[in-house]
Amino acid sequence: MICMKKILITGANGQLGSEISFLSKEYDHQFHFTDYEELDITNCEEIEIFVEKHNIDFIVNCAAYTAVDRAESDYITSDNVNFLAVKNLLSTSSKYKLPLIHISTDYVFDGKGYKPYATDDSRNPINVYGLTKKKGEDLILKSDLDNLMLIRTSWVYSDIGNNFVKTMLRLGAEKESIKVIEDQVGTPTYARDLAKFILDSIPKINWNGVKIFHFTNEGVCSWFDFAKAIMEIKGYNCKVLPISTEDYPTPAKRPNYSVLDKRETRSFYEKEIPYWRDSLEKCLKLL
Ligand SMILES: NC(=O)C1=CN([C@@H]2O[C@H](COP(=O)(O)OP(=O)(O)OC[C@H]3O[C@@H](n4cnc5c(N)ncnc54)[C@H](OP(=O)(O)O)[C@@H]3O)[C@@H](O)[C@H]2O)C=CC1
Ligand SMILES: Cc1cn([C@H]2C[C@H](O)[C@@H](COP(=O)(O)OP(=O)(O)O[C@H]3O[C@@H](C)C(=O)[C@@H](O)[C@H]3O)O2)c(=O)[nH]c1=O
Repeated sequence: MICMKKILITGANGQLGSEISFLSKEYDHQFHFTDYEELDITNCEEIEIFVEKHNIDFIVNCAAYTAVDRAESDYITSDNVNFLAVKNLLSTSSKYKLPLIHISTDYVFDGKGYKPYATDDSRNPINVYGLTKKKGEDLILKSDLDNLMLIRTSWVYSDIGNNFVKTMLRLGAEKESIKVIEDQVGTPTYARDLAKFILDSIPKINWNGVKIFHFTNEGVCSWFDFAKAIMEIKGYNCKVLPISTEDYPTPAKRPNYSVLDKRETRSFYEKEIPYWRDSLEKCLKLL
């Protein structure tokens, strides 16, 4: 039986929110897409008013502060959106008994691991973005509410918004060569694949407490491999040169290894998760 829900999507103009919006026509729910302008999730009262007005019965939080380097000098905004706003959403979930899907990141791990991070591995963020996302996670993990789903993902891209793929396309069109880090390894995730996983998960959420899932595309690569694949698929002549982390200083540190273990997700999802390069080809057709 299909159970139509009234679903609030926050941060809906971002990469993930836009892909959920794109796919939403295939799903039999009533969606309310909101972003900062319409619903600022750092304001608890605004959330409650919205939920009451639209009789919301499910929340998917796609809003976040995702500017990793900028966060190093803007702790307050990062903390407000990635931590305090999660407190507001949980308080609203608690008051109106609403299931909540919240998204987190591979950057909660320190990257010193050597095998894919399990959902319950210890977290030790090495940058402000990761720290504030961990604080948001902690609220979810310590909550006594039911029907909470925490999804960690990594290296998200889509044809909209700011992301590594679009940066590479811009540089690839401008430059003869670029240098890209090869000693940071993880897995890219096409936002559309993640959006589908989220939409398919909604009817399955009926559990006590919180469950954590890792969702990325399949496979493993370095940023260098990722950049090389982008240039190859687009047929750009720009040469991609491998460099090490120390040769590309950035305000925020990034984990060296952030592959996420998806065993629980594979058995929960029961659908094949696309291989990263196959999804990259699909996305690049739109760019
Ligand atoms: N992008 C990535 O590589 C990864 C993302 N994630 C996580 O996945 C989730 C989705 O990320 P993604 O779609 O890429 O993020 P985006 O940055 O593309 O989108 C986030 C959206 O949230 C909005 N937003 C910011 N502050 C508020 C606020 N106070 N109230 C309401 N909306 C707000 C942003 O608006 P504005 O742009 O105006 O600030 C933006 O539209 C996030 O939780 C992120 O941490 C996890 C791993 C990797
Ligand atoms: C532009 C560029 C980047 N790089 C490196 C820097 C960095 O280590 C890596 C990726 O750079 P970006 O700044 O695009 O990616 P970054 O903002 O670190 O991406 C992260 O975003 C947040 C939101 C997440 O949650 C993470 O999962 C991850 O996707 O590539 C190069 O080596 N050469 C280049 O020319």
